[in-house]
Order: sequence, then C-alpha cells, then structure tokens
Amino acid sequence: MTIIETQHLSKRFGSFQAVDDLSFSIKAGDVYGFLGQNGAGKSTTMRMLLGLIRPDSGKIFIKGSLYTGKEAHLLSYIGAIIERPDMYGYLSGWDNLKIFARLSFRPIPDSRLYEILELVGLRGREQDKVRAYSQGMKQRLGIAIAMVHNPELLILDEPTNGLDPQGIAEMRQLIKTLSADYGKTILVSSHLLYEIEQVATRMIIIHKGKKIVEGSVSELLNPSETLIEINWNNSGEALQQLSASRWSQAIQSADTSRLLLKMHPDEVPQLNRLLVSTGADVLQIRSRHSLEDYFIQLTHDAADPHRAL
Ligand SMILES: Nc1ncnc2c1ncn2[C@@H]1O[C@H](COP(=O)(O)OP(=O)(O)OP(=O)(O)O)[C@@H](O)[C@H]1O
Repeated sequence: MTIIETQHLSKRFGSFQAVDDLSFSIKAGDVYGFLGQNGAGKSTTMRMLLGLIRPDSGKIFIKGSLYTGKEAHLLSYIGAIIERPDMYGYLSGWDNLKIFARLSFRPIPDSRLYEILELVGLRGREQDKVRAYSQGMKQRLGIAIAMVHNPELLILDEPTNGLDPQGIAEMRQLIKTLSADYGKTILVSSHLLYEIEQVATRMIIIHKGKKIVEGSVSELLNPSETLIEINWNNSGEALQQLSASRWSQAIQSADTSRLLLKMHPDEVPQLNRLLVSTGADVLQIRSRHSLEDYFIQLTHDAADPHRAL
C-alpha cells in the first residue's frame, strides 16, 4: 500500500526553483532515503508533505486521498521532525511529551508515553530538564513527540545532523528498530550517501529540486557497480597481462600509477594475485560505489557554478 505519493510537485521561492517536477511514492514498510546536498530541496519537499508550505503545482496523495493542505485528518497518519524539533528547554522531557500528547488528535494514556520513552531510550531521563539533554537525546525526544499519536509514517529531516558518533549510531539503530519492530514507514533525509545506505530500503537522489535516480538501495548499490581504485607501479608488462585477462572489460582507466576497474569487490583478492604475479607493485586498493562517485560528482559540479551538469 502506498502511504505517500507525489505527482509533479514543484515549488519556487521568487525566481528560485527549489523543487522541480518531483514525483515519487513511499510504500508501507519502506525506509525511504531522501538524499541530496544542502539546498537540494529536501526540507522544502517535506514541508509540502506536511502542509507547512503550499506547492505551486503538482499533487500529494496521503494513503490514496488527495491532500491539499486542508485535510487535517490525513496528517494523523504522519509524525515528523523537521530541522530542530521545537521543545521547551526549561521543562522536563516528560512535560514536553505531555504537552504534545494533549495537542494530539486523541487521548493518550501515560502508559503509552512511557512505552515511547522506553523505545527512544529516554526512560529514566524523562524528569531531567530538556536543556540538560545532549543533542542526541533532544533528537530522540523529537522522535518520541512525533510518535505520540502513533503515526504510520515518520518524516525525519536530517536526524543525524549535529550528533556525535555515538548519537549517530543510536539514531541509526532507532530508525531500524522503528521500522523492523514497530512497522513504521520512514522518510529520512540526509546529504550523506553512507547514512542513507545504512538505514534505507529505497532511496531517491534529488539535485536542484529534481529527481536524479530512485530505486531500491540494493539495486542502486549493486556490488558489481563497485569501482576499485588501485595505486600501483607498473612497467607496462602488468597492464598488458591485465588487458589479456578476464578483467579487460572491467578496466575504466589505466596508467603507470593508477588503475580503475568496475567489478564485484569479491574478485579483488584474485585480481591482486594476478597483478602481483606480473611483477607490479600494488601500493593501495580502495573501493567505492559508482553511485557514490556520481553523487560526489554532482556535489562537486554544483560547488563550481562554471561547470555544466
Ligand atoms: N522560505 C524560503 N524562501 C526562500 N528560499 C527558500 C525558502 N525555503 C527554502 N529556500 C531555498 O530553497 C532551497 C532548497 O532548500 P531546502 O531547505 O529544501 O534544501 P535541503 O535539501 O533541505 O537542504 P538543507 O539540508 O540545507 O536544508 C535552498 O536554496 C533554500 O535557500
């Protein structure tokens, strides 16, 4: 079942096109990664899904019903944290949660709030003032607040931004738990491919408001599309032998100091044995996915306005 679908969504701020003809759909059970560099249009899209800003054109469907920004009942399917979650620092985590529970569409028993605190790892810390919370704790309280009305879909805008490594690991784990154990559908944004790669089942890359690619993470990050970069010293003999081997088709570029191949990473040990047997000195072998390369290229091109995309 499709939870959210957008059709040709567009939004302009003055003459600036922030979101451009964006169509995608999020199905129940997806952890849907929204990847794009800063300014790509991720937050703007999320804000439109939540009725916080109006699209200039295009349609949004929530569970099959057209959402124009007025159908408040459709928003009860969604919980969200967009940018920094709003909360009262001088109140405790518990009091914050109670305030949002009261604003909810239905009465929420305290037992449910304790359950949510347990889930986000804040049980026992709920009486502390929020201003004494770490950034990671604040983010997790934000998720607790987004969860009070038991939504089917959670929208999390860059939830790992500003967190330390431990906070990032905890947030990733929480997203996985919410999906696997609580059946939540999740839309999560990031500007880092490896963040999305670790939690998402499907993903979309957007750039300058437009969709670049979309698909299942396992298909998009297919291992046979891995780029293997080898730094080596080779006299010419090794390259000749490599060109005559079964890896000849995999070679993307080669010179006396650097070799780039597109191949499955499982084959690297065999390739390395061949290179060593030809007398080449292998100094370093690194792998990265071609999608990562592509994404870095997009970011790089955008950083340099004189380069055309
Ligand atoms: N209310 C607004 N008025 C004018 N421009 C805006 C407004 N909101 C967003 N923008 C611009 O639209 C572009 C897209 O912003 P958006 O916040 O959607 O990007 P993002 O992909 O979420 O990136 P970030 O991670 O930096 O928030 C940015 O260039 C931003 O400056």
